[in-house]
Amino acid sequence: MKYVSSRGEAPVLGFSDALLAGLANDGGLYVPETWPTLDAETIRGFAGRPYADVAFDILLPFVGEDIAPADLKRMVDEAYATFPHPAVAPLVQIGPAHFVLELFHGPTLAFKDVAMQLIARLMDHVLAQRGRRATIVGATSGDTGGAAIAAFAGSHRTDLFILFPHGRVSPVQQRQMTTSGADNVHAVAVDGTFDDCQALVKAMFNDRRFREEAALSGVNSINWGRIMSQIVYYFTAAASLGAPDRMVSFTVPTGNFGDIFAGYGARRMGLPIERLVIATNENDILVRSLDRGRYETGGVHATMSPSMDIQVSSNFERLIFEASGRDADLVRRLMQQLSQSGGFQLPDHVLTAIRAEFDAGATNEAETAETIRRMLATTAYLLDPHTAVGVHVAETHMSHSPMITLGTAHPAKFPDAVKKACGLSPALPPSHADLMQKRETVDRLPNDIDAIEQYVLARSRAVTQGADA
Ligand SMILES: Cc1ncc(COP(=O)(O)O)c(C=O)c1O
Ligand SMILES: N[C@@H](CCOP(=O)(O)O)C(=O)O
Repeated sequence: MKYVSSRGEAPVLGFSDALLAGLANDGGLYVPETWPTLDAETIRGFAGRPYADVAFDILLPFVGEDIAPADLKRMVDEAYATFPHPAVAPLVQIGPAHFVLELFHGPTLAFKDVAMQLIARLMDHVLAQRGRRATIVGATSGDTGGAAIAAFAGSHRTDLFILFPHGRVSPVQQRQMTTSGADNVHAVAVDGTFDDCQALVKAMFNDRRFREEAALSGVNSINWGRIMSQIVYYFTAAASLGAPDRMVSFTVPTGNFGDIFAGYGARRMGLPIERLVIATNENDILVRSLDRGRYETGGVHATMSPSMDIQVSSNFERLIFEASGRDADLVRRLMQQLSQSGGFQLPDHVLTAIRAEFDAGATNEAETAETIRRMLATTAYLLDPHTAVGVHVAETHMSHSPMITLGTAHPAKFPDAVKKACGLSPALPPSHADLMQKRETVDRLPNDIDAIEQYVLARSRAVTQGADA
């Protein structure tokens, strides 16, 4: 399998190179040259099989010749053995035709663990094959950072730098990032928003000299490895409800558009999905874009679902590339307009193609709180605020098929918001019992690319000992 950049000017890469590259060197995002497809018999056969086995079958075509099947199988088995729930991603029924796909049974209680546990192993494997080190930089609105730190802490081949917006993540999220005690991990509180952190990460990638010197790699969903790993659970969930002989729909709480792009990928691979619904909080840029065709960034609103407080939605670029018939010139033009003027108009044919694939809805804070309260009262099921955004939007997009809302985080990651909504303060699971007592290590830096680059250069072993050491 080869990977091409959405901006068309970066080298076409094999899987291992695309994995280590993170962002393409023309600023674009890698997508597979062609989408592998699965026939109905194969999809039907996923029902009832262990999650790791299905993951292996789905991921094998994406890694191509680069990773030996036996190595992939070992890494997939190890990754999903870190999930204490035997199903890894169980489905829970919350209404007559409404299910929550619980993706939060991993080490940091958020859906990011599903991909991060695997790509940390894949990256270490590829770096070991090449006798190399990498400096990994990531931006987080709360969950990616903790999941990446849990997955990479103690890795001998990587140094990990996570930028998070100071004061804008929940205390549990912050402590998952600041208490690892691992000396290859650096949690950095940036004076800015998540969009600022993400822009800093992209600026580091686009600084060619720095990128080479630091042997830079990324673990945000700009990295194809993240998206491909997230495709798996769309298949396991749908097959368990009767796919491909029965259509299903999905509603996805959305910020950076990675998780729902994985759903789009599953559909391209042959999964019959009736509705694919984008759900946002008050940061509703995606909903407005589908409505009016204009992608226009504005100020970020702080909400009770902070991980989705995002304006610049990275993976929307992958979607524009696909929906435009892979028109890299158009993608380049639109992304330039975005960086120059903060917005762009989607051409009619692209908007029509996107509307044919997606529905979209937004919730306000009162609706999110009401959904948490009502679900607890009527079904005794406690939602986290991000999943509640999804459930609320899903309820207004029910159709003929069963609706699966992605449960993206455990409610105990956001105890204050949940308590305010319904009066109940969810307890952290035993794996997190001492989290709030551990000592924190965190550095605070300004929203300034020079300061961040200097910080990274001074601490990365790929710089001080050489990327090939
Ligand atoms: C809990 C939670 N839900 C939903 C999302 C949105 O996912 P995505 O950014 O892939 O759209 C995120 C992070 O982005 C998250 O942390
Ligand atoms: N919500 C995310 C934001 C980063 O998204 P990613 O999927 O691109 O890593 C977070 O929790 O950090």
